[in-house]
Amino acid sequence: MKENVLRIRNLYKSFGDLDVLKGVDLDLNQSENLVVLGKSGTGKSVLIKIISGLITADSGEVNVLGFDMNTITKEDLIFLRLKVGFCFQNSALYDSMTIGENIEFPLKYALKTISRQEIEKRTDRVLEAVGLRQTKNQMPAELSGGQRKRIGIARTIVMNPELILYDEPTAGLDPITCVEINNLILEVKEEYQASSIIITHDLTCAKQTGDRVALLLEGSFQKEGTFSEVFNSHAENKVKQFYDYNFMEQETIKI
Ligand SMILES: Nc1ncnc2c1ncn2[C@@H]1O[C@H](COP(=O)(O)OP(=O)(O)OP(=O)(O)O)[C@@H](O)[C@H]1O
Repeated sequence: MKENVLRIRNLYKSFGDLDVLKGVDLDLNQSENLVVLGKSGTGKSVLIKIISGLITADSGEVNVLGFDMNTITKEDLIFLRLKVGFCFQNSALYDSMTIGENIEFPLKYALKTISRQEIEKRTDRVLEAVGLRQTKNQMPAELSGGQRKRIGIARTIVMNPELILYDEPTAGLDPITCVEINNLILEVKEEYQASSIIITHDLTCAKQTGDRVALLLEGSFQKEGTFSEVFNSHAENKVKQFYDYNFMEQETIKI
């Protein structure tokens, strides 16, 4: 039995005088969707950059899929990155490539000996999974924002990642498309059995996709549990403030 997918203890990260993460503890279990909620500028992106090895912590324990991120070698980091999928907020598609080529790209880049037949099979499978098989020969500019998000997710799951990091998956989308993306995140979890961290300040996304929700406030996790446990009627003042602020923006949410 593998250990936790992710184990973080007493993590600190500052930039000059700015203390961003101040004693973060976090665990992620196998096949779990964990939503990290927090106001803008609280360090959510910094946290996932540390988890994906893009930046290092100042102190504290960060263990990702059994690798200690403080002592990981360059070779192990390359290996780990094949197992950690990152869904960027802006989808980060290559504009000059077709949708099919965009999805093939990480496969060809990371798995140098993969056959053409296997590339086609895996590309078609993920396009099918995100419901966009018909877009394979189209260019990214021809797709809507929601479709580009789906392709971004397809390009991540084509590598069969064990851990998926979603950065603001519903940002900039209309409410109906948001619900479609939330459903896709749930389908990916079901079909690929990956564990995920979903960074968002969209409470609908948190409620719909999260097995567990963790609220990052003032540099550390102040509250975690199911959506209703975190935002129950006895929630502390700062949790309520976060909820009320977002509730004003998104009036449709009921706990
Ligand atoms: N490389 C860096 N150098 C200096 N400051 C940084 C750096 N990266 C992040 N910060 C600062 O750390 C703080 C947290 O940034 P971060 O991007 O993690 O916020 P966030 O919670 O993801 O916000 P948002 O929801 O707006 O994306 C911000 O004040 C930001 O300016």
